[in-house]
Amino acid sequence: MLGAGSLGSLWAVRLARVGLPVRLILRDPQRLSAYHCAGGLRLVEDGMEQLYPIPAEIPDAAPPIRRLLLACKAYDAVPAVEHLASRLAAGAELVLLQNGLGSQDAVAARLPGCRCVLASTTEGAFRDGDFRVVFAGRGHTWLGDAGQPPAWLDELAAAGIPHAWSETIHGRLWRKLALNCAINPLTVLYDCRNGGLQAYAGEVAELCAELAELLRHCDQRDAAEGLQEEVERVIQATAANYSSMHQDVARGRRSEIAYLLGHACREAERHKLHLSRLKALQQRLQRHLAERGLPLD
Ligand SMILES: NC(=O)C1=CN([C@@H]2O[C@H](COP(=O)(O)OP(=O)(O)OC[C@H]3O[C@@H](n4cnc5c(N)ncnc54)[C@H](OP(=O)(O)O)[C@@H]3O)[C@@H](O)[C@H]2O)C=CC1
Ligand SMILES: CC(C)(CO)C(=O)C(=O)O
Repeated sequence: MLGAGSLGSLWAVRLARVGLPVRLILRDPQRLSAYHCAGGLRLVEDGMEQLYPIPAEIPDAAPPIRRLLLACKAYDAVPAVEHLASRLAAGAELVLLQNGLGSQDAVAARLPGCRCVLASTTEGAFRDGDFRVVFAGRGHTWLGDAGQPPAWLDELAAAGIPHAWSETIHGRLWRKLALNCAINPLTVLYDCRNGGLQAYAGEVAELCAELAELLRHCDQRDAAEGLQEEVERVIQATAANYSSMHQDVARGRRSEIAYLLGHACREAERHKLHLSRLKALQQRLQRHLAERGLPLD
């Protein structure tokens, strides 16, 4: 498991506690020694905290890797696998847990001899301390690629990780990307919770129309279907929450904009589509990030 952050820890703990041989790969010797001081990963689940002393190592360790869950942010995915490439066995399998699109293709291009299974999840977790993760929202994970479902899906079932194999994983990732593009940037620009966007319903609807047009041009007709209605449902259902991008910006952290709105705008350009509202949104968001000294990609 590369990345002992929110999702990585959530997966690692559930796999380890049913006896599966999980190992964490941490960034560098400093992170490894901080982990050893912490005594392991702490997961807070249903209000109860438990410590899991899962073995950990650094990327430069020796054992070959046959199966890797990549649980870092989209912008860290390529640098992280580059560091590990020499340890990946021929035909190694990777599960890519990144949100958005773009990083998965970049990882697959960097590792032509490996199988890259894509994942999209509705589970939620956050870190409230170093190596301490709160399981904030139950959900479901879809995994898929162009091949047959791997036998190790049974291990996810044994670990109680709700999942399904998806033959349309790109459609799922595109749909999530479109939802995130319609909601997250506006919550940053208007500095509001998701529910605050009810006051900007016209703007949300215009963005949804452009996003649906983009999805249709990207061969994702199903993902375009009923987009606006779902965006409205999510805004209502998560009205009290701050979007993940709002949280990143509020905490002065890098956002995954390049793999969400950035990917949408790049694909629009590739298809020679003129989506003025999406483009204007990207420019407004980039100005907002620049004013705060945050990375634009
Ligand atoms: N959290 C959630 O609820 C959800 C997250 N996602 C997506 O999942 C992905 C992961 O997000 P999340 O778990 O929240 O992110 P976090 O920031 O919590 O965790 C990312 C982890 O990756 C580690 N990391 C980055 N680069 C390296 C490296 N080179 N070597 C070793 N470790 C590395 C970081 O290490 P360090 O601790 O040293 O910084 C960190 O622990 C994102 O794309 C996100 O959008 C999707 C749905 C829900
Ligand atoms: C809740 C939702 C759907 C808002 O876009 C989300 O996924 C996020 O905040 O990243």
